[in-house]
Amino acid sequence: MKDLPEEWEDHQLTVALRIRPLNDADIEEGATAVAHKIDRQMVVLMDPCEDSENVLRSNRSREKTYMFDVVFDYTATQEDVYVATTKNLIDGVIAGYNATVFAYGPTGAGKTYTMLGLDSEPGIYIRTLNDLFRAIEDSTEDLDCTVYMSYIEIYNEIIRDLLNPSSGYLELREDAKGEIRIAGITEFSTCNAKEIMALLTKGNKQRTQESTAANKTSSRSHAILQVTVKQKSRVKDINEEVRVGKLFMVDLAGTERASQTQNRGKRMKEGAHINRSLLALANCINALSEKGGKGAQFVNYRDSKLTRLLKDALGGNSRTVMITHISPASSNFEESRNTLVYADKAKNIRTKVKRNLMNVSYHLAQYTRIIAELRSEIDRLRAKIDQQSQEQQKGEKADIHEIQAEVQQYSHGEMALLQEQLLSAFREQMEIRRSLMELENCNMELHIDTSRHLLTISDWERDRARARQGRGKVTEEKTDRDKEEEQESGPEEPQFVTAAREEIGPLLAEQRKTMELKRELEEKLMTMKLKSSKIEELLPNRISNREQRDILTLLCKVHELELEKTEIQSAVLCKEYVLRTKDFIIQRHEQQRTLCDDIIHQQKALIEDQGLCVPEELQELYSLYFSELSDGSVDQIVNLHTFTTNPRVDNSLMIMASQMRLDVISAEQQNNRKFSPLDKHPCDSSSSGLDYDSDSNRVFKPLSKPQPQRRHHLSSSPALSIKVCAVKGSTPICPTEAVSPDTLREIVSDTKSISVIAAKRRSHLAKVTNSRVAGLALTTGLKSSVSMDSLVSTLAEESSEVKRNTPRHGGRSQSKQDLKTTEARRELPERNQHKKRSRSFEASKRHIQKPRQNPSRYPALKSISDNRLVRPALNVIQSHNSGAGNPATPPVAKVKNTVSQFTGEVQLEKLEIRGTPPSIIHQKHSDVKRGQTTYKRQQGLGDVSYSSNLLQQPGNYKKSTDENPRQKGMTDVNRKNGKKPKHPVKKSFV
Ligand SMILES: Nc1ncnc2c1ncn2[C@@H]1O[C@H](COP(=O)(O)OP(=O)(O)OP(=O)(O)O)[C@@H](O)[C@H]1O
Repeated sequence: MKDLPEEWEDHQLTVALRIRPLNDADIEEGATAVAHKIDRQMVVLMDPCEDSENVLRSNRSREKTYMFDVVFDYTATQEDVYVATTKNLIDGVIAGYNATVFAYGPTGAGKTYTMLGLDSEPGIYIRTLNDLFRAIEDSTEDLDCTVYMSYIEIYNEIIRDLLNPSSGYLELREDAKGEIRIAGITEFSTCNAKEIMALLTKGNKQRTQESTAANKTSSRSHAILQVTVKQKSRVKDINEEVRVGKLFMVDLAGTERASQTQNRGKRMKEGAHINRSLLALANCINALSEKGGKGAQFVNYRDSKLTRLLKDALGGNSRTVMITHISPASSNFEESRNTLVYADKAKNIRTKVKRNLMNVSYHLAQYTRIIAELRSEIDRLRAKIDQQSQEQQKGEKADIHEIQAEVQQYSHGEMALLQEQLLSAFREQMEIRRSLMELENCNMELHIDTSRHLLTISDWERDRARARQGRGKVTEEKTDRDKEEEQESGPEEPQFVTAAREEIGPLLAEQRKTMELKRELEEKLMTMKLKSSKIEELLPNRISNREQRDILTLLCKVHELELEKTEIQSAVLCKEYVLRTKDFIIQRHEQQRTLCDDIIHQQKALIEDQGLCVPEELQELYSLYFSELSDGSVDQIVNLHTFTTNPRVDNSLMIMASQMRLDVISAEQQNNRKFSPLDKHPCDSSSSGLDYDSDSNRVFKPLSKPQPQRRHHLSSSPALSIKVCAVKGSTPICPTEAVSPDTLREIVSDTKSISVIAAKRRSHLAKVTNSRVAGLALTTGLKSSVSMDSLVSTLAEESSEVKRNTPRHGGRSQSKQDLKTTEARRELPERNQHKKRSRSFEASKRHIQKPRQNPSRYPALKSISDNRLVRPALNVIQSHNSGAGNPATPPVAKVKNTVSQFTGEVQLEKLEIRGTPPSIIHQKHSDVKRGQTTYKRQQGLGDVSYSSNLLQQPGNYKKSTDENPRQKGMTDVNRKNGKKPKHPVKKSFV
């Protein structure tokens, strides 16, 4: 792909200030100048009420200095202003960037003067257009360039086309790409500066201007001049580059006070509209200037047509310059001050700019079709040549006069004409084929956009339904009517959902239009084919001389060349997809890694915040993790990441991806096998989604079993997501034959290399993890081990668990990721919930304690190893494993069953030891506040069961249950031994 999209560039809004000279009216009023330029960037606004002799008011002065990118005073010429603000935007527009220049300020401050100017002193509009055409002319690039111009005004919230006033009121629409467009606007295309000037003058005459007390020629509307520069490479090629740069030049109406303008009636109404839209603009500036900062707020562009139109200029893809205007007069102090405050805020606005390069990537399937058509055409022509040669040989005996007569029917000139007609018909056919491909592409994009919006809506509706269900449970006690009312009201629909709903209609309409066009083109292609076959028929039936045979051979050659070209283009496209696919995979890896990093950092912060003691092994893992981060070894993956194309989901891409997924999955499986201890330790199968069959003593993977924990799996996600996308994608458009074996091999090798990098890292971590877990297993007497995957999923699990149980500080809302995790948890079937809980249990064995209660309330309960409630249980297991157990105690089965009651200050824990008689039941009473624990010994029967889940929220008490299918009938130790226990062990997790 040539010269393809650079990353988005960060751009800060350029704010300039222009102070107009004092005018006659100001002087007549007796006003003095209070705004003074101090240097190139600084201005001071003095307080006109300030009395230098009044010492008491000296501290109350409203005098203030402001800094801007550039400041102009009455000495500045139009040329100075233009050069310092707008001139350097022109090259960007030609290169395909968007730019906006807008004049802002109170009425009569000089906005129209700056933008439009006078005949003797032309303003920014004319200077810009002149320079733009000059730059296009001077350009050495081999590009076809067209300049379009449109000029509108927003008057009383109504959009009028100044170049075509008879078109009535125009409406705003958001297109498939989220750009705001004016439906029905007239765009004049021209390549001549003079013509554009004439248009501009014509438009200006149409603009609403009235005389007010503040300004004799007050503009009562916002005027927007849009100049679009569209450039296309002259050389036709698969990656035909189309650059579109847009330049908006906006002359806003001025803010005004009724008292200042002395407006009544119609003028007052205009003033109200002007002020309302300018207020909306000021609100957007406010919100945008806070964006990213502490007080980040929602930016509401929808409040006025002006802000909707300036959406990109303010917060989107545009290099924007705001030229603020003020009057220096003391009588305008308040307006000047307000304007300076807003301009000062606008300095903080940042936009992200990107070149608008549309790379026309054609569909592989379309190429394949064209290639197939050309091949069959070549075959037909060759067959015809052969057939006619044979006929010629046979017919040598035929009447020579007859042949000569036939040939003579066609003069030399006629033959040339036929040849030309055939070639042009062929060229036209090829053009139509390419247009069809473009339409197909366009249709696909529209389809994707529609699906995206539908998904947004359905996601939101699902969330809303879930929220209603949740509320329904909470309000069970409420009356039916209350419930109905609540359900009807529901949460308010967010703006992006409303926008998505609004966009679907136009998108579908556009799809219909594209389909219609496609049908027309297909008909045209058929007609063209018929035409060329008729021309061919005109050729003499028998090839009797060299010239005639040459026509067919030439035609054949043209087809062959076209075929070759199409094949090359198709191969280039294939490569492009390969690159995109690689980027896609790398991006997914990176996303997954970021998620893991997030989890680890949050866990670490939490451990530090809560003052939890971290086991040495975990500390080692942390050290390893942080050292990897600092030496950048993991970042090899990131460094590979150069996502050069728009990461839009493309069906063909998905199909390619689906071809790779098997490889990724198999690579992963191999990697997993390298370090996963599952084969050796079936008791840990839960962490990998595997099951253990006690009868056959084998680990198996149930096909239909959901594996939600794989969401956090470092390298499984790409494959998983690709698989999902491939399944979701519509009918494959790109046939697999279009991908050459070489290309596939390349994809495979690169995918492998990515997998290998990830696997290396994981196996390294896994080694440490396994040794750590083995160490822990020794300590706890449980010979189990876990893979990195289970650790990561446990960490993720615990992170979200902790988030749920830890009160949030500062009232910050739950992050999107948290919400997703919580949602995912809600969706899990009960069976998986049990698994998760059991993983929490595993985590507790590894001393990773999660605070399930307010830590400040129970400061003594720091970590599970310090926990007075767990210690005895662990001691019993340890002493049993070391052979020093109580002979009366039966073989220890597992830390299991808990019936815990945790109400307020007293935590009641029942440690039940069951086995061959006599066995003991320890009834433990813990008074956490006083730090006292008492045990009551009881005689009883049964297996041993201990609790790991001791720290519970007050009120979370739940009775033991037999429901957990994973635990049903099998303890971990029994599972390890491959035996079923005689007495099913009850387990309760809350
Ligand atoms: N820099 C300047 N030098 C000379 N004259 C100026 C300058 N700026 C403004 N003026 C004059 O001041 C008057 C008001 O200016 P202008 O109409 O441009 O104000 P405006 O901000 O567009 O007002 P409104 O918002 O009401 O349309 C005009 O007569 C204009 O020629």
